[in-house]
Amino acid sequence: KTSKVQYFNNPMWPGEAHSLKVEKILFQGKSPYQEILVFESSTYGNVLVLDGIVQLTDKDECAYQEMVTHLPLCSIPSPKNVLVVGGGDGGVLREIAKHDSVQTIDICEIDQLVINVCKDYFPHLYVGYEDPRVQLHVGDAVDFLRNAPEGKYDAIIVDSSDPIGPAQELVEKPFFQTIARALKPGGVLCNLAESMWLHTHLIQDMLSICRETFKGAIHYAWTSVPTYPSGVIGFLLCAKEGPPVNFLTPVNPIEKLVGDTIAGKEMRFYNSEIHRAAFILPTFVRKELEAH
Ligand SMILES: NCCCN[C@H]1CC[C@H](N)CC1
Repeated sequence: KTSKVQYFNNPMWPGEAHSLKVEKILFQGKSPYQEILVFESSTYGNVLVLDGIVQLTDKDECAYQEMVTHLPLCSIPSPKNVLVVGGGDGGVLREIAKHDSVQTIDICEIDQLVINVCKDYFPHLYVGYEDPRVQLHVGDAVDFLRNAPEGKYDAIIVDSSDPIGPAQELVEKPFFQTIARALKPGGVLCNLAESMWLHTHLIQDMLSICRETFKGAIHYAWTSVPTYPSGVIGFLLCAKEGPPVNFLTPVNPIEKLVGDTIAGKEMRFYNSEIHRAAFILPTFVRKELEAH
């Protein structure tokens, strides 16, 4: 019994397909925003698929959730107020909760059905909602940010799906402008920024929008996620304004890193060396991103 998660006809990665062996379909449904599928795979645990695109698997979700969270939160001395755009599965909430300095965690997820499904099939991700600092807002992040108080957040993490479908407007300039307005002067944005192998044009477009919108440091980082197309995913880290945040070395490695846990806060992927390494780019990427 095998089933392909088809990418062939997806304009984000034409001509590619990635197959995962399916043991059992656990949930299949349609929300007002997207098709939702959860299946038990033979080798990657449970898998969440939205509109035919793998969002996360039990086996490799740690790479994405830990990096998208700790790259920004460890780049600033003491993050207090954090916003997650998307992230309905709860994984990023679980990671933010490891930072004792954080006082409030807002999350704005558009699709309640994704939240309900993750509660049933991804308990080790959904655990993120149990933290008392979490405040869930179900709705469109564009509206949420337009109404957010100016200068409220130390960090904003955009943990969205790909910019085709509900997340399309999350890569347009007006959205980045509302993010900049909602950030504190020393605040940082970490945005999903696709694959260096597949999407350098999209990354260049996002980079130029960010260079117009954020006055501080702007860096592209990347990590390995085997079940994402091309096996890597990128992040765009932007500082609202100077003094330039030094994204390259973690200032706040969540207390002392002891072995692979951080003061009892278990990490499966992130550590301060891989934080630095994430910003080191292959030559072709450096050329293509600096050219713009
Ligand atoms: N919180 C789950 C991760 C969602 N991030 C995206 C999933 C789909 C990928 N093509 C890009 C990252």
